[in-house]
Amino acid sequence: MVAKQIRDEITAEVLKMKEAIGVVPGLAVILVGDRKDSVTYVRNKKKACESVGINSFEVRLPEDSTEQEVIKFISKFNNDPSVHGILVQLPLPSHMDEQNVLNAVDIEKDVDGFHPLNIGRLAMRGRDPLFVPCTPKGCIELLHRYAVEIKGKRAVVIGRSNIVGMPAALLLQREDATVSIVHSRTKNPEEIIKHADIIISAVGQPNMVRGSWLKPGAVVIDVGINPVEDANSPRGYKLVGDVCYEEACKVASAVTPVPGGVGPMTIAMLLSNTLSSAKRTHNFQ
Ligand SMILES: Nc1nc2c(c(=O)[nH]1)N[C@@H](CN(C=O)c1ccc(C(=O)N[C@@H](CCC(=O)O)C(=O)O)cc1)CN2
Ligand SMILES: [Mg+2]
Repeated sequence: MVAKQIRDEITAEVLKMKEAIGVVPGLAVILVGDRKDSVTYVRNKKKACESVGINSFEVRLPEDSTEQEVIKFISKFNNDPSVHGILVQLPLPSHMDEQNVLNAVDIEKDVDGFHPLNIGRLAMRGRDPLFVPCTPKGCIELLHRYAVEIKGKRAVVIGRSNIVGMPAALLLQREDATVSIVHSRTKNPEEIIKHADIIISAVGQPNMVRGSWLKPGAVVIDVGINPVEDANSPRGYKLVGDVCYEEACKVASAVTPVPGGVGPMTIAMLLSNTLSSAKRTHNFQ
């Protein structure tokens, strides 16, 4: 599995850095509230850090915290030399302005790549961001690792969120694909999707993309993580993607599974961004 391969590569590089200059990369994670999914993802991130030798620091704050209370911890980590990456687990409680909080993260520690300057640089030709958001970065890495040609291909991104759809479309364009973004206001999205060589779906609608919508041989990356009721599962629900996996597998040349596809890549890219930050901070190659 690609995510495991990447984690193994990171483990070796973390050890090399520690032995060469005595520095261990550090990731600080701030979790506000107790959404079950966010608690799971933060736990996965902590476990992943431990598995590759990256130090992790976690702050859990109550749901009714103020923006200023969160920003106080961000500032603390901004100034902590043992912390090379900072993330605030999203979504934040609805009383907070997410972007206001995210803007407080030092751009050089913004390992989620959500800072406006990182997104702005991603959008600008001739500029490179310090960090690319983890899920879109993981989607492109999967295409690279499986030698999927992007240049000159027609790509469709389903969804236009700040953390997945929009940066994914920018990344595909930077790799010379011709990109369309379909979203909730797009009429007859299947009329656009049927021409796509590459599809990245991040819309949060379980089993929305049907096999009949797909161009034979298309490559489909399913970012959706949608819980649906399932009496046979111990948790009482199972996770499905945005794409009808069984139908898509009959038409597409490749389809990422949910779970076990993009999710682990998101975590692997977070580890990669944290390692890169530590290397940049300490001028270590
Ligand atoms: N600060 C951030 N918040 C959020 C991000 C993000 O990149 N930065 N992305 C998503 C959630 N996410 C990371 O936080 C994430 C989602 C899913 C997984 C994952 O490993 N999924 C597994 C299944 C996990 C399960 O059993 O429930 C899989 O798909 O195989 C990792 C990270 C929103 N918030
Ligand atoms: Mg600085």
